[in-house]
Amino acid sequence: MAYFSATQLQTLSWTSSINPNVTYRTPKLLFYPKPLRVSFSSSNVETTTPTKDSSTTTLRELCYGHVQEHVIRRAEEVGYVIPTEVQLQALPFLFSGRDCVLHAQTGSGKTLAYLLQVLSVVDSQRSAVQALIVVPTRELGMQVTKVARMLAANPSEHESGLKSCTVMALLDGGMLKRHKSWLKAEPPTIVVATIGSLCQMLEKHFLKLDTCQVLVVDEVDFMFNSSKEVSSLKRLLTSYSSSKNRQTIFASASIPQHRRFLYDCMQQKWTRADVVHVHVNSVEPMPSCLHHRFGVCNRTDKNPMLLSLLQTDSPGSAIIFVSEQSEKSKKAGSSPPTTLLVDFLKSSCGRFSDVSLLEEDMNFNQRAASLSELQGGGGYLLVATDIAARGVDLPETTHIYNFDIPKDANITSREYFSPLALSSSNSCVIFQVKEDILLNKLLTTSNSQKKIQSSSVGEDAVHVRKQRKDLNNAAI
Ligand SMILES: Nc1ncnc2c1ncn2[C@@H]1O[C@H](COP(=O)(O)OP(=O)(O)OP(=O)(O)O)[C@@H](O)[C@H]1O
Repeated sequence: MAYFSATQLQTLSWTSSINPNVTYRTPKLLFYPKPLRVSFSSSNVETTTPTKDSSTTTLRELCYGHVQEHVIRRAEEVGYVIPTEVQLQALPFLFSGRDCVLHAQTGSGKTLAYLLQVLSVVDSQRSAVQALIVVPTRELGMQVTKVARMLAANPSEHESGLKSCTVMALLDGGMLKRHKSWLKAEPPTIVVATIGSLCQMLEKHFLKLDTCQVLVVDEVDFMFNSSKEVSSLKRLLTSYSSSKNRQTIFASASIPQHRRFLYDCMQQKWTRADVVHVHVNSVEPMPSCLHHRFGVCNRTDKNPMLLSLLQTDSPGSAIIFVSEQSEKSKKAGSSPPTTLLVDFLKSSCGRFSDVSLLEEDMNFNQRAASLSELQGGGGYLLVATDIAARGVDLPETTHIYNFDIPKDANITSREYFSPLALSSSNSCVIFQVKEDILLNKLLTTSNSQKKIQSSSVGEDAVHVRKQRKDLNNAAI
């Protein structure tokens, strides 16, 4: 078995200082016509000048005249008094009925922003699905449902005789039979759904979207980048309902090539043409320094390389991102890459015998068990697929190992050079297999805009080192 020394592994490494006040944009690779009236960032928001200093605007003032009093009161009771930056910027557009792309960091309050708009639009006395919120994972769906139910609950329901609005969680891994009866008997006001379960219901006509006024797609960048979800999502946006008849809200922490995305939104009619891009800078405490490394090796050497890195780094808490199992590999009856890696780590070294696993095919109880282990205060080594880790906050994470790079050509610097949702992480390693040519794409999309020729990837690391000076200057 080949082992690598730390210096051999760090063929290309640099450190980026992160300034929380700076928006890190992906560079333009192609020219896309600028969409009309889009792209607001917190530094150059146009026209929404509040009548008083925005720092003293309360959520109540923002919501006044749009959101029912009991919802505002409930929000205040749980501590939502002052709007976050994204809420402050987005709510006036949302309340005006405009389609919006909410582009702000994880934890910035996007969920509350779109839920307030949903609750301002729906009529709880009508027995019809009026809002649909699509999420990539069951966990995120459960979190959103919980907040929606909490805000929607009307304590004076009995006295007033008015119904509270109902929220159905239509999530993968649930018992769809129960949902079918519910939908038939009395449709809920709001549905929070994962795309798989949702499409099943739509195809079998248990659910119809002709009364749906608001469609929210959370973690939209991920949904569009997931080969499994993308075709269903496109069908949902254009066939099952029409952007003309609904308000469409997309939310995401990162939208690589957002100008291209906005262009597609209009061209493909996923949104109306006057869609607003609300882009708010990072607000979460970020590590002052993030150390990036590339490890370039042959495909067969990846496992030993990872092991060697883990031994050298001795990470406090680490996540190793591995690709999902391909359909071809599933059909061949092979084990998923996640399981193979966990088995390798467990058998290779006593220190890493306690490895946790998070992948989308796990059932609900397995995932819940895995997560409760992790959320008990750090000291974990987690092997996860990207989709399974979505919506899960693990702030103790100190190291991220991008063991597999997705084959998707749309990968960008944002996803792989930044600490994702892991605000306290301080090291990020990207594995590059010599046979692949993705290193070139990754580096081209970094702010250095210095191309490394794809031929250099397969060559000696010395060739890569020649480019290092340029990369050291790259602002990530
Ligand atoms: N106005 C507010 N005042 C106080 N707390 C808030 C406010 N808005 C949201 N929060 C809280 O901040 C946390 C993060 O909010 P939320 O989950 O909405 O962020 P997000 O941007 O949707 O994140 P993600 O990208 O992970 O979905 C939650 O605990 C939420 O309760």
